[in-house]
Amino acid sequence: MRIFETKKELQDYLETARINKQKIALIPTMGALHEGHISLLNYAKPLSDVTVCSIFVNPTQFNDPKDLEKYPRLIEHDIALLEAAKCDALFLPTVEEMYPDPNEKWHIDLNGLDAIWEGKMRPGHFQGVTQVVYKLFALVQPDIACFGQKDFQQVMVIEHMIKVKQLPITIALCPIIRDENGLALSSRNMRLSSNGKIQALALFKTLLYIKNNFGKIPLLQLNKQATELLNSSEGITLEYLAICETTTLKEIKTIEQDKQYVALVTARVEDVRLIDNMILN
Ligand SMILES: Nc1ncnc2c1ncn2[C@@H]1O[C@H](COP(=O)(O)OP(=O)(O)OP(=O)(O)O)[C@@H](O)[C@H]1O
Ligand SMILES: CC(C)(CO)[C@@H](O)C(=O)[O-]
Ligand code: BAL
Repeated sequence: MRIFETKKELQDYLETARINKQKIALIPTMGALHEGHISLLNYAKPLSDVTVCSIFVNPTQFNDPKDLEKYPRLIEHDIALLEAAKCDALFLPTVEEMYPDPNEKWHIDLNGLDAIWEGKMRPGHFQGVTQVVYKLFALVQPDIACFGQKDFQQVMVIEHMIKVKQLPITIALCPIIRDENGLALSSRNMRLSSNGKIQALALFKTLLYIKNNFGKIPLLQLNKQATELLNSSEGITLEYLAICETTTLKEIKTIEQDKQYVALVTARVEDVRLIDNMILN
């Protein structure tokens, strides 16, 4: 695997691929890699000729400085995982390389998607995500970019940006990889104790409860029961739980036959913020 720390080196490498009409896939990450990240790489491989993974803990998407400071950084481990998974190139820039102008301004109209759920709880988060993803897209110019369903709203936001900026990039929405008990893999899980990991299973169990009862009991009642389930689970501090339509992420009051729905949940366990979701139909 080739490792590049500067944009110039990466661009020189990718130019050859482009001349040879090779398909380029991008997998953007913040590192502390796990099987969820590797599943994105494996998804990309048969669809592309060159796979580029980026690892960059992007400061502009962190509204909470403590979260940024505590974000796990495990670069040697990450390189070993990517080597084993046969990733072609790793882009590993510094903050200065990504943001040469520390006063750079960025704003994109996200049609309200940044004012709800994750956007509401983490002000400025999706502006920071789009800022860095736009830079990565401009640099790598991938044919395909892979994102995990675990960050469902993030994928909606990026698809919106692609439309607004008219970028010729296909977004792959890759399924959530869970551990053997159902806990969605996440870099932040490393900050949980073994007891915290057990407590965190309440998120998955609640999502399953919603899925199993969706359409069977009235929505208001289902939401109330699921909220009670989480609130009565030990160690869980619920931030939000909502049943939404998948394209607008608006909370629903009735179920329509031709629409798709998702349950979104975010909660803290041992002060670690966990996020999960499940498609319901
Ligand atoms: N369990 C998972 N299954 C599938 N994709 C995942 C999973 N976890 C993360 N991803 C995806 O990997 C990409 C990089 O995510 P990121 O590096 O933030 O990892 P993460 O585990 O989500 O970390 P955290 O949630 O703690 O910030 C994103 O597109 C994300 O949705
Ligand atoms: C897409 C991303 C790499 C942008 O920093 C990040 O939000 C993530 O890891 O999901
Ligand atoms: N996986 C989403 C990136 C973040 O939590 O900032």
